[in-house]
Formats: sequence, structure tokens, C-alpha cells
Amino acid sequence: MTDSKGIRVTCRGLVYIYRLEGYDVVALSGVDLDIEPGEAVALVGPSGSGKSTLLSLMAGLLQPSAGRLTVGEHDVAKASDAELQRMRGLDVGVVLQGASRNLLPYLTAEKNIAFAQSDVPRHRRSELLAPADVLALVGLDESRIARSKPAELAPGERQRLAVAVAMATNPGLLLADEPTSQLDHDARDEVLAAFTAVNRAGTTVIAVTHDPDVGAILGRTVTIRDGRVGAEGRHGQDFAVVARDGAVHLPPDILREVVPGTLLRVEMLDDGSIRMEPAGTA
Ligand SMILES: Nc1ncnc2c1ncn2[C@@H]1O[C@H](COP(=O)(O)OP(=O)(O)OP(=O)(O)O)[C@@H](O)[C@H]1O
Repeated sequence: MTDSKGIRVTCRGLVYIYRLEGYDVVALSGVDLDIEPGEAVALVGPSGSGKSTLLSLMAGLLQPSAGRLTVGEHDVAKASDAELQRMRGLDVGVVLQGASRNLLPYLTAEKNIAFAQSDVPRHRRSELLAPADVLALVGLDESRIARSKPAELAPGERQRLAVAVAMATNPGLLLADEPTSQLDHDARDEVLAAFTAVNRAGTTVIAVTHDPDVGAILGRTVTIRDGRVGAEGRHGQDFAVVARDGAVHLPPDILREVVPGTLLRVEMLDDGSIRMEPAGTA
């Protein structure tokens, strides 16, 4: 089996603004984030906080309004349309929300993989796995499945096929938007096992999710809040993140007690810890 090489993703002051008629929506307002090659990361956070926008930028489907985003060797803000197309075709696999959006309904599972590989240039073909091996990577190694069309598969199998199609070109980065929503417990575990297998083979995996268990399995969670990185979780421990401008998002349970506008006295103690003490309102 050919191991794919994980891709590094770096965001510096990343801003994205949807420009609508008459007004703008600032979806990302300065994301600073480093994802190492071969890492597995869950992007979590409240609805509307900017997770899907961040994923679309990493996929090269959108280009930054300001700031810097590098995906492997690609500088996404500066890349031409042709470069972004190359990046999407070879380096990044994307699983869109809803398995069927990623699949051609009239082709069998095996032919869906072969179709996804058909645009790979000749000099990169030797890096590709045979369709049956791509299916095996996500645990779909029964010949019944290879010959089935998407509608004939169970929901969990269909979602794993969507992961296989995204992995067909042996990309170094796999992006997935809500990959386990609408699945029952067993199907969800099968899909997560597929992500783990893909990640073990070397690919960087980034998934947007509302499911805390997905975060726990991937190992690192990055919480997006109001268009920025608000917090990080590593193996079950939560951390606030200091942004480049010094801003820190307070954890939601503390924010419930400390109303906006509260004056905080912040001091460093002799033992190196930091104390924040409410001292009235502004
Ligand atoms: N195509 C669009 N046009 C205009 N505004 C948009 C568009 N897509 C997203 N937004 C806005 O950008 C902000 C961030 O949205 P985004 O979908 O990235 O958040 P999210 O965290 O993925 O939300 P959810 O968890 O609900 O999918 C929101 O205010 C949203 O309304």
C-alpha cells in the first residue's frame, strides 16, 4: 500500500468576508492555527462560528479576504485558479456534508473510485492505489460492496465510500464536514475507524463536527468561536488560546458568571500562575 504524505496547514491572521449585496458578513476574523503533517483535528464550536468557512478555505474552494493560509506548498491567497484546481485534484480530499453529494449514483462503488482517479496526470498514477485497495482502506473490502451502487449501501457504508472517493487520489490532506451526522452509533464508529485508518496511513485529517466523541477520537480539538480560535483540547484537556493581539476567549462556563463588560484584575502570581479577579464593570 502506498502511504500518503501528510500535508501541513498554517493559518495566520486568516480573515474571510462574505460580500453580500448591501452588507458584508465577517465569517473568520483572524484565525491563527498550525496543523502538523499527519495530525488528526476536529474543528468544533457553535453554529455560525466559521468552521465550514475555514474548511472551504483549506479545500481551496474559497480564497482568503486577508491573512495567510498555506496548505502544503500552496499559498491559497495567492494561488491562481489553475493552481487551486491542481491542489483540489491531487493534494486535498474533501467529504462534503451528506454522503450522496460526494458520489455518482449510477456508478458502482469501485467505479466511483476509478472515476475520481481518472483526472490524475500520468506521472502521478504510480502513487495511486487500485480501487479495491482504496475501498479496503476504509473497511469496505467485500466484493458485494465494490459492485453496489451508492443507493444499495447502508448509510454507514455509503459514508465510508464517500471517504474512499475523497482518498482515491491519495491526497495528503483529508477534509470532512460533519462526517458522522445522521448516522447511528455503529455506523458512526465505522466511519470514525475509516478516518483513523486514513490518518494512520499518514494523511492529515481535519473534520468539522458537533459530536464531542469525534473530537475525542481524533485527539485534538480546535474550538472556533466568533471567527477565531477560541480554545484547544488535547486528549481530553481544554486550553484557552492567546491570539496574536493578546485576546483570550474565556471558557463558556466562566463567561456565564462573568458578564461582558466586567473589569478583570489580571495578575501573575509568584508561582507563575495567573489570577483573574472580577473588579466591577466598565
Ligand atoms: N454563502 C454564505 N453567504 C453569506 N454568509 C454566509 C455564507 N456561508 C456562511 N455564512 C455566514 O458566515 C458565518 C460563518 O458560517 P459557517 O457556515 O462557516 O459557520 P459554521 O460554524 O460552519 O456553522 P454550522 O455549524 O451551523 O455549519 C455565519 O454568520 C454564516 O451565516
